[in-house]
Amino acid sequence: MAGELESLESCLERHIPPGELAEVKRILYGGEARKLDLPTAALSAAQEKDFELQGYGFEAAPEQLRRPRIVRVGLIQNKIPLPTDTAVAVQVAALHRRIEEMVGVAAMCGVNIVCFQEAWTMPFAFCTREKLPWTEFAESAEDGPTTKFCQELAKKYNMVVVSPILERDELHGGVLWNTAVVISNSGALLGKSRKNHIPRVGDFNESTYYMEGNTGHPVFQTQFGAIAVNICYGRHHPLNWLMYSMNGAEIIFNPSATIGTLSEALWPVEARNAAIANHCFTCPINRVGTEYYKNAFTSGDGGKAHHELGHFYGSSYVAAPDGSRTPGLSRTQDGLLVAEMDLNLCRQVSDKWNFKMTGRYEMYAEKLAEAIQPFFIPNIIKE
Ligand SMILES: NC(=O)NCCC(=O)O
Repeated sequence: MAGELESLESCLERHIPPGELAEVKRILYGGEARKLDLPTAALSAAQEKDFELQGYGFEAAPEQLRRPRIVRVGLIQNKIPLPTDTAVAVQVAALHRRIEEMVGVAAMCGVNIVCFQEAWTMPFAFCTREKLPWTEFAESAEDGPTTKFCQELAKKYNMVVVSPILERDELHGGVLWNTAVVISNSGALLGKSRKNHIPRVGDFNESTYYMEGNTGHPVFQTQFGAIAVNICYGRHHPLNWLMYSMNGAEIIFNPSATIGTLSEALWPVEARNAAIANHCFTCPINRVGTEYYKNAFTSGDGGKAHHELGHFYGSSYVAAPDGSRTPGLSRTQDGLLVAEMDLNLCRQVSDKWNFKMTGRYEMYAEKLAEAIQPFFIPNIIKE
C-alpha cells in the first residue's frame, strides 16, 4: 500500500460484498448510521475548502412526557497548515483562519455545539521537550486572543464552542495547563476544564510542560445539553469518564492528539465503551497529518534521534449510549463530522441497561479508599 490508508470505512465499503456490508456494519458499528441530509451549499463549501464533511443521526424512541431533545454537534479535525518553524503568531493566525472557515460550514449544517482538537492553536510539539518557542503558544483561557476569537464565532453562529488550548495561568505565576475553554452560544465564557491525566508514554512528553489538571470533572449546562470535556489521555481512564457522567454529562468530548503506532487499536474501543458504560454520547477527536521539527529529538529508548512524533490518524467519531457509532472521519484529511442526536436516548438506555442503578459505587468507593493507603493489604485468597 502506498501512503496512509484513507479510512477503515472506505476500505470496508470497497471490499465487503454489498450483500454482507449491512451485517458487517451492524456487528462493527451497531447498525448503519442514518446519513444526514446536509445542505448542498455546505457540501460545496467543504469541497472548495478541501475538507471532508460527513453527517449522521442517532434516533431515540418518542416519549409521552418529554419532547425530543435534538442537538447537532460538530467535531473538527485538522492538520497544522504551516510548517512548525513559522513564526508563532503567523501559525496561530493561520489556524484561526482554517477553523473559521470550517466553523462557517458547521453553522450551515445547523451545528449547535462545536469542539476542536486538543491544543488546536499549535503543533503538538511537546515531543521535543524544548520550551521555546512552544510555550509562546500558551494563552489566557479567560481573555486570550483565541478565547476572544471563539467568543466571536459563538455569538455569530449561536453555537457553543469547545476550544482546547495550551493555557497560561497568569493568576498562579504564569504556569501552563492543557485546558478546554467552554464558550456559551451567547458568547459568554462558561468556564474551563483542565486535562486530568498527563501522558508519560512514547514521545508524549507533556509532563515536561504542565501538571495534572485541578478543575475536577466540571459539566457545563448549555442551552443544548450538559457537556463535559475529557482531554486526550483521560480517554484511557474509565473513572475519569465516570466522574463526568456522575456530574450529569450527556455529551463528553474527547479532544485528542494521538498517533497510529501508539493508540490506533484502542481508539475505536475506549470512547465507545465510555458511551455505553455511562449512558451518554462521547465524541473523540484526533488531529491529522505528520508534524516535522527542525531539531531532532530522541525517545529515550536507545533509538535514533528523529524529527517527527508520528502520523496523527484523525478518525474522529461519535458514539451513542446504545453502543452504536458513526463511521470515522478520514485518517489523513481535515474534516467536519456533524452528528445529530436526541439526548433522550441517554435516559432511555439507562432505564434499559441500568448501569448507574447497578453500579455498586459505595463498594468501590470504600475499597478504593482502602487501596490507596500505603499499607493496603490486597484481598488475595490463597490455599
Ligand atoms: N495527547 C495525549 O495525551 N496523547 C497521549 C497518547 C494517547 O493517549 O493516545
